[in-house]
Amino acid sequence: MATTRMDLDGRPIKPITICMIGAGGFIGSHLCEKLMSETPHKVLALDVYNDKIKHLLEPDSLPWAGRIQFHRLNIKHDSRLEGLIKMADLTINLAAICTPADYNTRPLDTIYSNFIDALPVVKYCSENNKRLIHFSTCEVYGKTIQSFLPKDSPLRQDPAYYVLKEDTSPCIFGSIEKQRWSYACAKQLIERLVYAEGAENGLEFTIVRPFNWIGPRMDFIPGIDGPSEGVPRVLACFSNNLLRREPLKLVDGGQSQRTFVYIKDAIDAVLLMIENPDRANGHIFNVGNPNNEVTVRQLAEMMTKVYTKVSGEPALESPTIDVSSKEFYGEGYDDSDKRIPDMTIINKQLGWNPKTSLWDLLDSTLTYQHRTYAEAIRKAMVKPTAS
Ligand SMILES: NC(=O)c1ccc[n+]([C@@H]2O[C@H](COP(=O)([O-])OP(=O)(O)OC[C@H]3O[C@@H](n4cnc5c(N)ncnc54)[C@H](O)[C@@H]3O)[C@@H](O)[C@H]2O)c1
Ligand SMILES: O=C(O)[C@H]1O[C@H](OP(=O)(O)OP(=O)(O)OC[C@H]2O[C@@H](n3ccc(=O)[nH]c3=O)[C@H](O)[C@@H]2O)[C@H](O)[C@@H](O)[C@@H]1O
Repeated sequence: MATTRMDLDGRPIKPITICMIGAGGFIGSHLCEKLMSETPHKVLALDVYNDKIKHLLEPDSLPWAGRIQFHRLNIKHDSRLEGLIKMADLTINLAAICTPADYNTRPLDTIYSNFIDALPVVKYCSENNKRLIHFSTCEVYGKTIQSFLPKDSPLRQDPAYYVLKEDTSPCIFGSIEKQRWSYACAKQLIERLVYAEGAENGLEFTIVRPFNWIGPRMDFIPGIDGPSEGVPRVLACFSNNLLRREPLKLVDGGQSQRTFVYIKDAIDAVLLMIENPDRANGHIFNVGNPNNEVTVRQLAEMMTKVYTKVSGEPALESPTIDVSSKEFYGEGYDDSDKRIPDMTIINKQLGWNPKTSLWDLLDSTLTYQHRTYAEAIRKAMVKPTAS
């Protein structure tokens, strides 16, 4: 690195070693890419899989060879974990089960993964005085207060009832039989534990609440690089439908609202947290794009338009189809109605703002999906079934 990197307060940034748990996933792969191409930091990359970071690990001639080291391990049961945390200056924990199709169908695995398996990570960081950046979720907010107001209430227009703020918004989940909330509840408890370790034992921590980060390498395309019956998050579900020329499935009418942020914008925010510990420690940060709000139905319509442009293929006559949540996800599903992040804290502490519009981020992401999967899907679809 020719020029010295400076932090937000004009001080030179010292190269550090980062223990990144879950480095082989969607967010981890983008974060590793950024750290290798733009910083001098070292990464100990821990995961059970490394397919999404293979391009960073091989061949040995890559400019960052020696700065990234992959350790294949499952944090549920691996005695190497504490040693790796001790070797690093900072631990970033991304490991989790985080696809809604699992929350109501595999609630035990979901709770274990998001709470129990994260406990030793927090403990080792606290005991060894190591800084921790823990990945939580915007789902800890659950439903908005607005969703409980009468349909004709003028208060529904007031942002105080729906914009989600780290330090004042309540966490509103459904009943226990709505097992959808197993994930949000486990994430909330691990946030409280991390926060308490900070308060009682001086753990230096930052908690990240991502709001629907999307982009290339998110999840998998069923039957191509993941199980045929698997249900990934919405970007991959809709990409799969578009690639296969099937109607996009709108769960319960596609009325829920989301704000989507481009993964590359969000990664800039994480890098600011990594390199500005004095400004990031002790904080919980919403990371999202309040300007990119759509209903899921609008997302489906926009993805259909963008994909038509990218692939050159006309859209289907009926591009979407309605399905019930029970049919799509099974018993115990429930949904967040609306997710708009308040940006005050991240703005004040780190001066971060998202840049990419929804149209532009879908354009680059669907271009990637088409380039990566269209041929494989075509081959899979013409393959004669074994008799
Ligand atoms: N993508 C988003 O928009 C989003 C939104 C909210 C929260 N998050 C949180 O961010 C984190 C990363 O999300 P992602 O989208 O990259 O998910 P991902 O599923 O792509 O990545 C998670 C990675 O963790 C690994 N992992 C899981 N359990 C492990 C274990 N026991 N040992 C070792 N590795 C393990 C997985 O193999 C996977 O590679 C998660 O904690 C998730 O809850 C993500
Ligand atoms: O990304 C986030 O910020 C968080 O939210 C996600 O939750 P959710 O947004 O509900 O998950 P998606 O699978 O992306 O679904 C978004 C919406 O699309 C709908 N959907 C999904 C898939 C589909 O084919 N059709 C469809 O209408 C869902 O019902 C939901 O209303 C996941 O819980 C986590 O990855 C994460 O913590």
